[in-house]
Amino acid sequence: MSSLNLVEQSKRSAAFAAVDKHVGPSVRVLGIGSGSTVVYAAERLVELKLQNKLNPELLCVPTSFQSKLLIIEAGLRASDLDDLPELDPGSGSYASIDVTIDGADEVDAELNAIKGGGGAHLREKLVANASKKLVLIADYRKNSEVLGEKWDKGVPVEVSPLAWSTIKRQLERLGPKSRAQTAVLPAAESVAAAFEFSHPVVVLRQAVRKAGPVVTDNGNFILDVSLGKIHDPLAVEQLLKMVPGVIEVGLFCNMAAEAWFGNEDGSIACRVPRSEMKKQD
Ligand SMILES: O=C[C@H](O)[C@H](O)[C@H](O)COP(=O)(O)O
Repeated sequence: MSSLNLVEQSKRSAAFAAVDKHVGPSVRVLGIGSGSTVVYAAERLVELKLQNKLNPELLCVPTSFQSKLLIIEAGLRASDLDDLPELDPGSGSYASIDVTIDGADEVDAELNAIKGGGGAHLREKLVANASKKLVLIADYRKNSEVLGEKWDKGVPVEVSPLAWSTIKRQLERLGPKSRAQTAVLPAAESVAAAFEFSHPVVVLRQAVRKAGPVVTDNGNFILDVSLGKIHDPLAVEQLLKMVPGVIEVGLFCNMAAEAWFGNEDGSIACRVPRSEMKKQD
């Protein structure tokens, strides 16, 4: 088997296992992530639909143009996020989605994730935030202890095209002495501890079969921000978000409940945040 097949097989196994565990007849509203791994989740949903194992009223919420097409091609019903009511009025939860299944570019021990390799992280985060549960699916290359250990393309940051080069310069200067960091991480030591590099390296993402930058589904640009290893993802997320013109950061902190990985040997691993595991011990 070629290594490409192995990777694809591991994505497929993770996606199938996660869908089987989380998408039963009781699921009324399902968030569908974006990317190549989610394609296998859609494949499994089609099989379950044919076997009458899905809720006949199931609504699917897309996270991108690609994800909406997947839903339509699977013969499922798509709904816009803001058209959905609260799932459980009076419960104290504002969620409108039972569960969302989504891919990831890298996942750490606490299930903090880097997302947005396909530029979809703004809508993905909105959908994840409206979900009772976020379940990640990925191949073994994404399974890390610390973010930045394996994914070396940087944290995707969606920004306003109106000021992208100013935002880029400001992001490049984030570090122990920057103004933006002082409110979030008051001590110079904190920023030094949050990520490995002394200053971020920032690149405007370029399109492949079009001249010029990638333009997101929302009409914005993407800056890929390399920080080395990210030791404090929440602090980095907050730090990046404070820069005016930053629309969303592809760091998903404390959002995922489970992550499913297809391993190289064909097995499947399901992880929960390490701190949750400790509580159960
Ligand atoms: O913007 C894209 C999304 O965040 C994807 O879920 C992420 O990049 C993982 O994609 P893939 O499943 O293709 O590795």
